[in-house]
Amino acid sequence: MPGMTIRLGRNQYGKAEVRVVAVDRSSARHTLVDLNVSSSLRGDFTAAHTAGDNAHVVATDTQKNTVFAFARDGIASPEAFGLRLARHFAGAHDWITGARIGIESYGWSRIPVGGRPHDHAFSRDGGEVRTAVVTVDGDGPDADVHVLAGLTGLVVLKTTGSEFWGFPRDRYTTLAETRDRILATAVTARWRYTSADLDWDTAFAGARTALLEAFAGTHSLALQQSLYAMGEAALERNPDIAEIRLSLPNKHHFLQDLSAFGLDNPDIVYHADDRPYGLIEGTVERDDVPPAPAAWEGTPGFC
Ligand SMILES: O=c1[nH]c(=O)c2[nH]c(=O)[nH]c2[nH]1
Repeated sequence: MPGMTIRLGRNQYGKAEVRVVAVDRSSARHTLVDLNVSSSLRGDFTAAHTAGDNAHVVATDTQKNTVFAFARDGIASPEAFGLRLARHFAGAHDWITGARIGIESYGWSRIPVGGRPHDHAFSRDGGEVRTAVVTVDGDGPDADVHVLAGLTGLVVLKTTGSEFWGFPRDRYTTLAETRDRILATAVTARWRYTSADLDWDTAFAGARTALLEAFAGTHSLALQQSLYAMGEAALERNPDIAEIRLSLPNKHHFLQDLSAFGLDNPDIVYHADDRPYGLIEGTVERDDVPPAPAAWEGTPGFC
């Protein structure tokens, strides 16, 4: 159309979903802040859009680095952390008129072990789902009845008490051995009862507590070892459980290298990576109970 001009309208840009975890290890009672931080800068970025001129573009990578660098000083609250970041970006250059920092903060509670909140083992608040799969084949007293109980989305984390070393190395191995790392997983578990007449809530609570206490209490040399300890604890605690199947994604937390910014990082600031992840799966079973394939038919299992 004659006289028409096309122009850039409202715009903003930034780094979305920076998963920063900050651990305070200044006492044996560790604390943990777990954030998902998204930054957006507003201002005059017209030349970048219309001419490919990046002179005004504070790289989103720089924004991400700033999040990790600021976390080095500790994170008192999402609001205070957001204000510090937003003020920093908004004042960084005269062409930046404002900054929006969106933060999701994930709550963690200490895992109670023997009724006492653990010093360095946590479970994430919310998101957990209890599951049950019941199968009845036939009718009347001769019916074949199976009850599977379970849970999914039980996210747990230890800030210490986890090592991983002694694995074979070949030309493709770059992973450093570690004697102290964060160990985190989202537990999916299903277990099979040998009885169809139980106090279900008590049985469920007992198995869940066993899983949590074993995760917290096991000094882990591998997530595989934690898996076995968790399954073993569930079976030991409840003789009505014949087998338990566990699927444990290894939710990796990588220590963030801050040296490029002149900062050390003595096990404080981590990047929580969502993928790829190790996936550790296994069954822990008793040898005095026959297998029951019918109980698992049609139920997405792990192995
Ligand atoms: O606990 C672990 N088990 C593994 O099999 C494994 N593999 C890996 O790279 N890291 C880890 N951690």
